[in-house]
Amino acid sequence: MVRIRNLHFGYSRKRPLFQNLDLTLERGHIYGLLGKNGAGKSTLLKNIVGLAFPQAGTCEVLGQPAAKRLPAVLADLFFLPEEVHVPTVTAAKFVAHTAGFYPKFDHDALAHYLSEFEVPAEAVLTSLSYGQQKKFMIAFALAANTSLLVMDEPTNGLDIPSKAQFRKLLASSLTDERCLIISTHQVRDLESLIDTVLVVHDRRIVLNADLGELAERLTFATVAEPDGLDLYTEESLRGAQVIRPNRNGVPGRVDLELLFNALVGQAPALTQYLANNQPTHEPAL
Ligand SMILES: Nc1ncnc2c1ncn2[C@@H]1O[C@H](COP(=O)(O)OP(=O)(O)OP(=O)(O)O)[C@@H](O)[C@H]1O
Repeated sequence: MVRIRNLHFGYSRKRPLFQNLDLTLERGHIYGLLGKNGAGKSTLLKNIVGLAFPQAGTCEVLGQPAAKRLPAVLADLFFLPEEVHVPTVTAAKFVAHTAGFYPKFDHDALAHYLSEFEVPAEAVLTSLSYGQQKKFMIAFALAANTSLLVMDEPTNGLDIPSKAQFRKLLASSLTDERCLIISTHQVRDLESLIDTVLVVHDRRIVLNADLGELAERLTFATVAEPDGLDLYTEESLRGAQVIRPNRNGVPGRVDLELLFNALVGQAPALTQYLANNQPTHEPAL
């Protein structure tokens, strides 16, 4: 679905944002893209959807260079940016004018998503609150039914019940044919939703791993005393939060926040452990 090889990109030549970045994304998955502020999450998504062009290397989507923005590819991908801008027309008019660009657009699904999100379908879009506008665009994006759906910070601006609705609708819209990529800072919004976690850091992808496999290989715990064999330790008010090898193989909950802190901080033992025990999707570490 997405195949990036040796990507080099920077807004200025002096400060490269990505160097030798490799990434492969497959159908049938919901990917969560994490990274610190300024790490390049939005820029990576823009390269994928053909809004930013590689300076070297390749970025292919649906078998074509994303930068070519071929009509057949654009009809099968949808990009929802972090800031949505809607025109001063009713939802019905917006759909009448734009749904035609997406051959697999599902009007019944749109009606269902709008009703679940409690967005009034007859309203002029600019008269809606920002959260309602965002929910309208999320509903439209899901209903477009494209093979690739890329969402940049989709839960920003959503209230707490809407975030739960968002997770439910997104999970129900995943099929074996679709690939969903979501970037976020709100790690907890993603925890129960994504199946694969991507971390961009230091100009490359430092993790591309199946959450189920991580749960089988790692244990996340809060303990009174860390032991010397822990892969990562972080002091907290409740005690030491640790990441350990999962010694009994029984999968537990993956603490994405702790894992993220470890990967963007100094956790050579964890990095080494993940690199040596290969079954993650890519040899990214
Ligand atoms: N159009 C642009 N022109 C020049 N620099 C840019 C442009 N867009 C982004 N940048 C810079 O590129 C870097 C990465 O930005 P990007 O928005 O991709 O990061 P991000 O990981 O999505 O950040 P955040 O978590 O804060 O949203 C930042 O240093 C940013 O200032």
